[in-house]
Amino acid sequence: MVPPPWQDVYDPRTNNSLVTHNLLEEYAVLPVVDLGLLCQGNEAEIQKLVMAAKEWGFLQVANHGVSRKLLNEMEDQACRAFALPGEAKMRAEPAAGSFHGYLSKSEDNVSRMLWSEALRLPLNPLQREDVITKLWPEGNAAFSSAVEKYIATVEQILLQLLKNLASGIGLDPLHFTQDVSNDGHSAVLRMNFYPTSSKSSAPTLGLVAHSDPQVLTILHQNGVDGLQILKDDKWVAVKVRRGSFVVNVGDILQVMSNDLYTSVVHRVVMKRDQFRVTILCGMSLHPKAIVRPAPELVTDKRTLQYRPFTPEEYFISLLSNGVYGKTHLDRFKTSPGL
Ligand SMILES: O=C(O)CCC(=O)C(=O)O
Ligand SMILES: [Fe+2]
Repeated sequence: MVPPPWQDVYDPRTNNSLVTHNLLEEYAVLPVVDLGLLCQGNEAEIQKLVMAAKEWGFLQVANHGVSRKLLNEMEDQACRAFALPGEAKMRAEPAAGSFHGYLSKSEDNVSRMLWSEALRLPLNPLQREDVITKLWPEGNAAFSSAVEKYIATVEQILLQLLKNLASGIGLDPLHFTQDVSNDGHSAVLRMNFYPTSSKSSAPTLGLVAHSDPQVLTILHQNGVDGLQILKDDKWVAVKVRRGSFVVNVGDILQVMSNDLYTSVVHRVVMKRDQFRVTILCGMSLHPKAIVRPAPELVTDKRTLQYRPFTPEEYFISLLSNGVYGKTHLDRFKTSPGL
């Protein structure tokens, strides 16, 4: 893997108020789910998945069958994209109202995305090629084909998990996947790059606390930890087994499960002595689908938590209100503010 050559150009900006939390927290090991066992319909493994999505909102997926070669190739391609000259990356900045493109850590994002930059590529292949040709006007066949192969592979894992997350709580196995669409606003392959700095080895925030707006997301990291989750009101750093994926419940799955599954707030904290690359694939619903809690999950004990809305409405709210913590879900509650 080629580390980008420009790692020292950023200021630590440690005076930002978001960085005043104690960034060094205790470690937790996320529940591990074996994908091979899930595919065989192993009931104990399905229940382990359900427990993880309810109690943690996060889990590790092992025995997933994705080759080390493909993961290395993706890390390498991400590094090459982030190593492009600033002008090339700026050409790919998102158009107004769009989720997709290159996010620099300059401009307004400094206070939000802090020590990182990101590339959000649409899952829709045609839209994705538009972003790629902004980065490389002549195209980049190696990048495009690695990304395409990776998306096709991890989408299958997400679909498998979503089927089990539905059947494991007595829903039709297709309940969470029937409206999945690559045209969703937040249907994304997101590459994150957290550079090193020789200035100081003090920890700093790489990505501000947020929940993911998708249905379910799957994350590969280059063997460098940094992800923290807010568990029982306390930040815990997650240790990830090399080669396992991290999967987390997104806001839309929380709504569809009427709060049975939780979309947990997370952030990235970097020690800045090792650069970190992560690749996230987020599965999303068609912009015009109706998102509502599954009727089977609305009971006397667990009353209806959300009004129906479209992913488009949700996305517009997200764009106009920003991605801080999880406050945007409250806007769709049946009793806002409760
Ligand atoms: O890089 C990570 O560990 C997490 C990235 C993340 O949370 C995101 O891209 O939404
Ligand atoms: Fe996230």
